[in-house]
Amino acid sequence: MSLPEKAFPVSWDQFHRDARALAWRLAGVNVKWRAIVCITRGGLVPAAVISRELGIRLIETVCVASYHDYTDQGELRILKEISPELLTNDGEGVLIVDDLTDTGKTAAIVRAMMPKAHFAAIYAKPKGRPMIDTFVTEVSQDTWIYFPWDMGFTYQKPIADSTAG
Ligand SMILES: O=P(O)(O)OC[C@H]1O[C@H](OP(=O)(O)OP(=O)(O)O)[C@H](O)[C@@H]1O
Ligand code: HPA
Ligand SMILES: [Mg+2]
Repeated sequence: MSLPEKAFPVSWDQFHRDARALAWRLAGVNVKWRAIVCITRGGLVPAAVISRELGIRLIETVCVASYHDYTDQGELRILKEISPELLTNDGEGVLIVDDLTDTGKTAAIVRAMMPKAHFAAIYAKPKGRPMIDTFVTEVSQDTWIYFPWDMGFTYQKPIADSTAG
């Protein structure tokens, strides 16, 4: 996969606001959450905010690796499974949290482990959107989301320079 055309940079401040907005939406879902399962590593950050806002203290991880080389998605590998007690009743009452869904492949694998769990992500691209129950912002498929934990300050070319010619 080549680098997506558009960039969607997210600051810590914006990420915190969007994670809170997701928590507000989840607060309106009529489920008594028994645990959060966050998809590492990206899901760890929104899970911290959502667990605080919704008072959920049981936090589990499912460790998935796929994008090995920046934007190139390789084969998905499960590095750590979900504890068996959360898999009971097909994961009913469990809240799965990730930072985003892109192709939906990560979400599909984790959903298959807990078909009745509720899946929440902050950002969604069109291909992954059908896999998600609740999200905050949709961006186009040709957009790359830059998260604050991956970023440093660099010079930005003016838009006119990159579109000239
Ligand atoms: O919908 P998909 O195309 O499957 O992509 C979405 C997944 O990709 C990223 O994780 P990544 O595997 O890069 O690992 P990370 O969370 O450790 O950064 C992101 O955090 C999602 O979990
Ligand atoms: N941004 C960061 N990580 C990602 C993305 C993205 O747009 N898609 C899949 N992993
Ligand atoms: Mg991830």
